[in-house]
Amino acid sequence: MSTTTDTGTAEAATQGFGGVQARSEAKLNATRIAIKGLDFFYGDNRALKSIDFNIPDRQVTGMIGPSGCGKSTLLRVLNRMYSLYPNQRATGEAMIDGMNIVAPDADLNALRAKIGMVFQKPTPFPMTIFDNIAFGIRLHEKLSKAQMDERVEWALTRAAIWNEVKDRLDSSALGLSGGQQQRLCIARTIAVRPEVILFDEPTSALDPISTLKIEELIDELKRDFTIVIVTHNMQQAARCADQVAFFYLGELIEVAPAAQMFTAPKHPKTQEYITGRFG
Ligand SMILES: Nc1ncnc2c1ncn2[C@@H]1O[C@H](COP(=O)(O)OP(=O)(O)OP(=O)(O)O)[C@@H](O)[C@H]1O
Repeated sequence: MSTTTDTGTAEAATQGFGGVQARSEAKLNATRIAIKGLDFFYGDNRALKSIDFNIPDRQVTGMIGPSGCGKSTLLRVLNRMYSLYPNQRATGEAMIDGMNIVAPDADLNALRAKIGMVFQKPTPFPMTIFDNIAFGIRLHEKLSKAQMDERVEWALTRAAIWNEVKDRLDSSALGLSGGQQQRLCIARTIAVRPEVILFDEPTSALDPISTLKIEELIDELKRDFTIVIVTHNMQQAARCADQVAFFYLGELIEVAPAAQMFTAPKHPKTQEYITGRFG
């Protein structure tokens, strides 16, 4: 069902602007989430201003920009986390499967099953490895024991951690290393089979080897899931993303296929940010 909107050669690396190596994949798939005229308010503070862009299906969209520009806020909008806070509100559109995510009557249970989130700090529940994965599944589905065993194994395998934990499923998840905990959290997220996974700086608390594993995993997961990742690391955005969106002071300054963003950014602010001249 994927269609392409642009042309380009696949998967080769390009020496880009400011020395950043970007993948030269320039083909963007059909739109999965269409964001239009989206504003977000913390009380009177307008943290997102008239955001318009499309998130392509089963590709990685990287969101970059200096601290406070609104990247995490946009993730919180996309899974309606802000609904827990009375003073926070969004207006405009973020359409997925004909549903406006920010509409007051959006079905939040359906939405959260559709859109999963992985946080900066790994946050395993204080329970066994098995139950960490089974917990969310039990909220959404009634599975037999055999089906549950199969689903847990599937999720842990997809998150590239099955081999490391298959002999200790009944041990506490808190005994895992930080990198393993993050992959467990990814397994927990994909276990309920969402369509979209939001990653908020998923490797900033991890060592370089664990970081690489997560990046490889993201590359693998995009075959089946639409991915949005917030990162402060330009190299990571270049390595992982097919499309990159640059935010500044609550505005979307530029959005483009990664190769274009890192080789020929159009806006001077994007150029300054990518070359490390601010932020
Ligand atoms: N709970 C809150 N209440 C009020 N204002 C907030 C709140 N959270 C964030 N903001 C403001 O919203 C704006 C966007 O913040 P956000 O956390 O989305 O930025 P960010 O780009 O993710 O930053 P960072 O890279 O530092 O995580 C900032 O001006 C911030 O001060």
